[in-house]
Amino acid sequence: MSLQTVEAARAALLEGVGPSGAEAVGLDEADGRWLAEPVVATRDQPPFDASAMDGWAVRTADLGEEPLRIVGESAAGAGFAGSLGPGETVRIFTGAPLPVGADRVVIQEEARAAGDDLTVLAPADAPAWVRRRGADYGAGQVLLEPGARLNPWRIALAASAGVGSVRCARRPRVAVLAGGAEVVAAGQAAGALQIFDAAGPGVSQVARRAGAVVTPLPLVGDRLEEIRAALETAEVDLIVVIGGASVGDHDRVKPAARELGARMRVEGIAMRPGKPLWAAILPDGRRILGLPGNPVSALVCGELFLKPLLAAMQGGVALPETETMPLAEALPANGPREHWMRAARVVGPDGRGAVRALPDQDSAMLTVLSGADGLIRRAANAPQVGAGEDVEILPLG
Ligand SMILES: Nc1nc2c(c(=O)[nH]1)N[C@H]1C(S)=C(S)[C@@H](COP(=O)(O)OP(=O)(O)OC[C@H]3O[C@@H](n4cnc5c(N)ncnc54)[C@H](O)[C@@H]3O)O[C@H]1N2
Ligand code: MOO
Repeated sequence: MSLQTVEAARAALLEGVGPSGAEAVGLDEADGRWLAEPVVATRDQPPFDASAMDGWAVRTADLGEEPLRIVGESAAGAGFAGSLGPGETVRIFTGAPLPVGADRVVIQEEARAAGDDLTVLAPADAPAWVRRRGADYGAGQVLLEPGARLNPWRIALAASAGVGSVRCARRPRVAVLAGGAEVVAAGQAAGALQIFDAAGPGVSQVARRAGAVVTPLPLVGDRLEEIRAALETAEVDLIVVIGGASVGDHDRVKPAARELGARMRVEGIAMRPGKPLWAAILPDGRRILGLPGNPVSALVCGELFLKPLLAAMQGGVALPETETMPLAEALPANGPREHWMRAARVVGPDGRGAVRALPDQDSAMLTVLSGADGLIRRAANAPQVGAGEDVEILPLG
């Protein structure tokens, strides 16, 4: 089996993947969703020239001609009915419309009112304290493009434009299929030679966070017919299979997929952990992503492959983005597989942030993964790296 590089495998996995359908989503439910259609402003924001401060609306031409005559008030949501004539001023509050005729606001700390008279104390170079109509955006402007992922600040932007619901890509339906003769569900009784399904619940959660509607399927054993039936009947867009992918006599998942006519896109990658990763497409268009059974391998592959795939299925892009950090402790040269090492952030000797690879990199050790803040990326055949030298780290969480 020749192993693909991580990049080549990801490219093969994502080839031709796109969203299938869109739906209206209320803003309260839209966090993390990918837009299918643009959000367009139907009016200017602000919709009128507005005061940025509490104070007095004045005409620049009148400054130096005090006292000004106080002729009324402009409050937010109400405004001032008339227009401001020469020598006049209007009491104004933050967010209130600037009266016709006024062109600036003097903040109340820089003015003195006595009866109907106002004396301006503001320096000549004081700001105008006016937010011009359309300063944030104008009517017809595209505020958010298709493919943008909604977050709290983008939701606030859509709401500012009066948009109550947005068109988002449909959530992919994902079935998670774990199993093996030795695997039982957490919460059930386990025999002495059995282990609990850890990868299934972890991977399901990765998929949910990436926007999928997840159906965990009942655990399957090692029998080919059983696995084949589970693959055949899952009414989803993507089946994520955990385990049974390697070279052992009981690894029957790929043969079952092949019997159903699956076309293999990825079959083995030069990555540690994650070597047995595979991906295929069934004749009816459903996709299969096969993750290694070792739970740390499955979850690391979840970060590097499942998340980008689910983003692409929603019209978005979410490639793993590494940061650069100095190493706290030296690392030896790497072998021929790209290595994603479980790592923790620490305070370096100079008091700044650094990162250290955790001592046990066994892909069955969930205590290590759960204590990791990130994954250090070591390229295939990378030479040794000394303490203080920079490495790439993918933050987790
Ligand atoms: N001779 C070789 N043996 C193995 C190779 C190899 O290249 N040659 N590759 C190793 C690597 S790397 C990995 S990773 C594993 C993955 O194999 P599979 O994907 O076939 O996974 P299984 O054999 O089914 O299980 C591996 C391991 O993980 C446990 N497991 C399985 N499912 C779960 C689950 N849902 N939750 C928790 N733990 C699970 C299972 O009991 C095994 O201990 O193969 C190596 N072998
Ligand atoms: O790739 Mo395996 O995932 O090294 O343990």
